[in-house]
Amino acid sequence: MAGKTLFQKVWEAHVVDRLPTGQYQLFIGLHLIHEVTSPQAFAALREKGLKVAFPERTFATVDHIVPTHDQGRPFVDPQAERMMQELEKNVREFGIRFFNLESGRQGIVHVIGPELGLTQPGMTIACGDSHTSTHGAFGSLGFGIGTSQIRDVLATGTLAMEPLKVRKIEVNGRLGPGVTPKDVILFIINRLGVKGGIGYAYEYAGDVFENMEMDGRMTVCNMSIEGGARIGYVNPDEKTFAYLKGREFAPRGEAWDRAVSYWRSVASDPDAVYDDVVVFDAAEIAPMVTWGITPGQSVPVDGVLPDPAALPESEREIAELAYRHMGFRPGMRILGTRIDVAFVGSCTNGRISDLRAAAEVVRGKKVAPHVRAFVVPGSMQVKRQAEEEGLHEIFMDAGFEWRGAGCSICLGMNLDRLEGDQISASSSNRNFIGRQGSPKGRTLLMSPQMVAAAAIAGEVVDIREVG
Ligand SMILES: CC(C)[C@H](C(=O)O)[C@@H](O)C(=O)O
Ligand code: SF4
Repeated sequence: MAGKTLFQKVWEAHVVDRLPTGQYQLFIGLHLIHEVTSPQAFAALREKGLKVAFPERTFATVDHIVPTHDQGRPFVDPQAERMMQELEKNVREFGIRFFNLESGRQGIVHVIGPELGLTQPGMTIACGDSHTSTHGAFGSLGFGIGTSQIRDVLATGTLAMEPLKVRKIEVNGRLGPGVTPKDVILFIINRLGVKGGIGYAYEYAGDVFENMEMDGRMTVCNMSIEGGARIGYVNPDEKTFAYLKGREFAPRGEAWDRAVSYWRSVASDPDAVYDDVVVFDAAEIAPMVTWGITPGQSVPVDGVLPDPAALPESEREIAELAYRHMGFRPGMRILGTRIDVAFVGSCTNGRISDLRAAAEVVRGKKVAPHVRAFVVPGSMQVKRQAEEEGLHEIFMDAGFEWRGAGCSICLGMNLDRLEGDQISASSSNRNFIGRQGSPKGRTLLMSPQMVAAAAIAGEVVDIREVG
């Protein structure tokens, strides 16, 4: 009999039943909650007089609306204060553990799950947030779900789901200097398209992902959804186990040993059969920058913007729209594009290794006078760690603002926003029109190192040329 993929093994281990609709009822091992998508789901439970089926498997944090500057209560923004109060009421009433600002463990939901050791290999994880794919870095199935599904998971601990096909994406060889996990995923999305992954789980395999640290694997899995894939994962290995060992919610003692042998067993078999396999050479990948309004519209930093006529038919219209919005022209270089805002943070690149890499670029330099630059740690724990290492001083000496943990200017749901048609260099994952809080705002996605370098130069620069 042919081997199985991790996706098949974990899926099969969690199937409760086949539903009359043809869908499967899947048990969810971990349910993460944030303030934006949960209120209506809790309201539905309340209406029906239901309880949360597995409160011990359910954890909440606040991230999208939380101010990153003045976090005193009540919050300056009355809507943020209302949403916070709603979440506080719901977790209290339904008996859910809440990592609030007083806990010292608050942060972006996809940063705190792994860092607390809640995210573990072989699990099914659900969260009302599209970037739940991040958790796949640990060899789990992380499903982003909508509000009605949140209600279902709260009430039953299960979800009705269609199975996915599995595409193995192999990247072999070694990455060149200055090429980071962010560049790898931007490259993959550029090649396979923002819709290329629809109906698929992406399994990232090959030398590059084997050699990649956990933070980098999270960056890659995080953006699976930007490539249309519902989930993305990397098979668990020694790096995964080393990352989890000793974390607050990770198993201990004998339970740890049992867990590790189970975790090993869920990895894809060498003879697993895939619905599709794509192979790339690491040497092809350069530092990438997006120039448009989808994460797939990117070029190597030393490249030129594409001629829409030369693009596949299906990409032409959105390319035209992107040119109109961005005010760029085909044939133009992205290098040298003047920026107004620089943002290091988000669930894509707001982890400690991202902050270290950005600080390395910034050390001893100054932010260009016309640039507003911020560093927003992905969690309170990341922030504390960075402060212990003195990274905050490097950033502040250079003229960066050093903020509290949250989603911040990744999206415009809090007080951190672009203004007018400002251009940002951003380490986040989406460059949709209006994404960063201003309808005319323009976002260039890139690695945190490249954001740091752009903040200093005041324009897009090639990290490979930065001394
Ligand atoms: C607000 C939330 C539902 C949304 C998501 O699902 O991803 C946000 O996190 C985002 O990144 O756009
Ligand atoms: S950091 Fe950005 S992408 Fe991540 S959860 Fe928050 S808003 Fe969504």
